[in-house]
Amino acid sequence: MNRFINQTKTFSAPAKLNLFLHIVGRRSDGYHELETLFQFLDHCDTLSFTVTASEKIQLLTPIAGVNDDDNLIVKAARLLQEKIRQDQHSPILGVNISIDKILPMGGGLGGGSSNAATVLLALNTLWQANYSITELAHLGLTLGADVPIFIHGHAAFAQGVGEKFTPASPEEAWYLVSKPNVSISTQSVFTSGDLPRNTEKLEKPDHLVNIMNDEFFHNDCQTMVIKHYSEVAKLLAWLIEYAPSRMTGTGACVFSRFTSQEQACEVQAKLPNGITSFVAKGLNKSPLITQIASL
Ligand SMILES: C[C@@](CO)(OP(=O)(O)O)[C@H](O)COP(=O)(O)OP(=O)(O)OC[C@H]1O[C@@H](n2ccc(N)nc2=O)[C@H](O)[C@@H]1O
Ligand SMILES: Nc1ncnc2c1ncn2[C@@H]1O[C@H](COP(=O)(O)OP(=O)(O)O)[C@@H](O)[C@H]1O
Repeated sequence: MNRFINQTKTFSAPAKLNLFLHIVGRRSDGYHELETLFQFLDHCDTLSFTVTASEKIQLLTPIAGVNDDDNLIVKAARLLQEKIRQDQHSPILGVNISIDKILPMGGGLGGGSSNAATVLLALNTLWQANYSITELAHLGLTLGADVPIFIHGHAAFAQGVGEKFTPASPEEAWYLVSKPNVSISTQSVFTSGDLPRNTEKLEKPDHLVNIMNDEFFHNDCQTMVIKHYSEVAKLLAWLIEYAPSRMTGTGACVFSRFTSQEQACEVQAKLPNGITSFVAKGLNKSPLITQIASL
């Protein structure tokens, strides 16, 4: 008998930053080879799970603009349930999931991937499926390139399409994360003819110091995005007057780095109208990992 049936458990799905993102090549399948430094933020969606004895997977709080069938929460739950059906002889359980969504969507903060990773890690325990982190990360990669880092749960220098990790411990600075009023699809960035694709490989992550020094570390998507989206160009030019600032992932969110929460909040208060923002601390350990371990 599963001890979690009819119980409700709550877990975090943190945002990530790509502190830098170098494109070092392109694979024959069109995917880009990256070198990136991932760190988490203490700014999270919150997901609640109630395990049920039926096989039904239900999202009780649909996300506006995302069909349930396309929602990475539902897709991750179905994927894990299907794997259990194939691999195991135990009874198939269901789940009711709800989410308090605070992470901006499509901003390069990895919210959808983080939601999927939280579902995989939570249900692996709540359904008592007992897959390893490596197996879950492998499963998660089929949902999105960013899912494995959230399953891994430690800040890391990542290579490949972002699935080969070397744990790293960048300074846990305070960040002002600002979202210009524009939406940029990951695919449109990666298919752009303007994208630089041959940054020299760092190979070893043992000299990741002064990562905000643009001479050595940058976001290869940023140059192309600035060229095509004046909203991002203007915001970055404004922020850079106050603090080292850079785009995360394929944008459009940008982060500015501070040594204290107060300094970050001071600049936040001056942001131009129409820019949504939040202040958060960088975390090298995802809060999700501690929550799963305490079950
Ligand atoms: C660029 C990154 C960096 O962290 O972040 P985001 O800005 O999206 O958060 C990620 O690698 C994004 O991961 P994710 O958003 O999961 O991408 P996916 O759904 O796997 O891919 C979306 C599309 O982008 C392209 N793509 C994605 C990743 C990659 N390394 N090379 C690519 O060429 C592919 O065309 C793919 O069809
Ligand atoms: N649970 C989810 N949360 C956010 N976005 C989702 C989710 N499920 C599917 N999506 C889709 O994934 C897209 C990318 O979302 P997100 O992961 O937040 O951004 P990014 O990849 O830029 O970091 C969204 O625009 C949305 O259409």
